[in-house]
Amino acid sequence: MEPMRPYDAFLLISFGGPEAVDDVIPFLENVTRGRGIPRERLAEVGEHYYLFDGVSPINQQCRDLIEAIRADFAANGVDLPVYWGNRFWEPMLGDTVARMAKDGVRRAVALSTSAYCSYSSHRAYLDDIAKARAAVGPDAPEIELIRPFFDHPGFIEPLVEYARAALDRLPEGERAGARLLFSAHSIPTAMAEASGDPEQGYGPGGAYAAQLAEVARLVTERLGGGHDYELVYQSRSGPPSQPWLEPDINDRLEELAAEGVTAVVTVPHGFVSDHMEVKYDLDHEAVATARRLGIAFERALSPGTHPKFVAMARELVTERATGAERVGLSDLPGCPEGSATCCAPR
Ligand SMILES: CC1=C(CCC(=O)O)c2cc3nc(cc4[nH]c(cc5[nH]c(cc1n2)c(C)c5CCC(=O)O)c(CCC(=O)O)c4C)C(CCC(=O)O)=C3C
Ligand SMILES: [Fe+2]
Repeated sequence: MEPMRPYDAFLLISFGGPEAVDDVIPFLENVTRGRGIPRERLAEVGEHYYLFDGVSPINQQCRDLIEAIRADFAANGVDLPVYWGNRFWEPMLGDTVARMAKDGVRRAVALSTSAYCSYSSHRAYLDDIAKARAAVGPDAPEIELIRPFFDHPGFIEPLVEYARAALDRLPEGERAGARLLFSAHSIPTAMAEASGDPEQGYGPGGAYAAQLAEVARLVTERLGGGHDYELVYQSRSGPPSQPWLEPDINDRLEELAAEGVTAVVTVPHGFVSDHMEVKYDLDHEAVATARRLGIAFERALSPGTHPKFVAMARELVTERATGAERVGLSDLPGCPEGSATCCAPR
């Protein structure tokens, strides 16, 4: 097998999540340190995790993805060891980078489980890589983070397939008129405005909202059937005084019911796996809202370990290693590779 020059390792970077009741509070403290999240919100989110015995699905989803990436690498002659580090829970990124240094890794290529531009979904990953490398010192490997991949066909095509399957799960009479709701993590409007590269001149929601809207359009177009679709947000935190992106999916469901919409398919296109934000905020909370309003509701799967999404990891590594042209289905520029200003707070 040929090594994937110039890299000698692949690193998956994810968010991390608790895997036991006693992990929940320390995890939430890690996530919210210095972020100004009210205590009441923390207690409330803690309850989401306790409902699942303190176990977030995200770590097992990362293990499954890694296993699939290893198999895909092996089947396609990519000879790179695969490492995994999280920003907020074990295995912590800092520990993984230390182990990579011990193993003699010199230059790694990293993929994050986050598809879009914004401080939280892009710049924060770069900052945490820098912190982890600084803590290891001069022996730390170089780590190159792969660009946000929101419009890559390996991300879009699984979304289309799973949205179609969700439509098919609706009662037959509801399918044709179903409204598509594309749901992403809300972020503060100030963070949204600062997302992407300052030179690129996006609207008020910045690159984040523009990319989310574009993916919603790409998926709806490929789905066919002429469905009406819209972008909604979920999982708002922060104090009520701070503006975050809207509308919230639950508020929007109320309005849609009043407008006479009777069926909805929600596509969680802001996420790459069915982790807690999907399992609680959509499958628990939004489902209950829809039921109360008498709206038929189906939630599409997120990409998870779809073979096309798994292959995307390899294709992005090759793209980066060979300097090939960026593959994407939209005309949006995305974050310039290696930009020091992209998604930085202004
Ligand atoms: C853009 C975005 C993504 C998608 C991109 C990506 O994946 O990176 C994402 C993913 C996730 N968010 C997650 C969990 C949490 N996010 C929180 C808080 C926050 N998220 C934010 C944004 C995002 N978050 C923001 C602006 C905050 C406010 C604090 C701050 O300014 O940083 C909090 C604190 C409590 C709360 O207030 O909700 C928790 C527990 C989990 C793990 C789920 C699991 O355990 O399965 C995942 C994958
Ligand atoms: Fe979050």
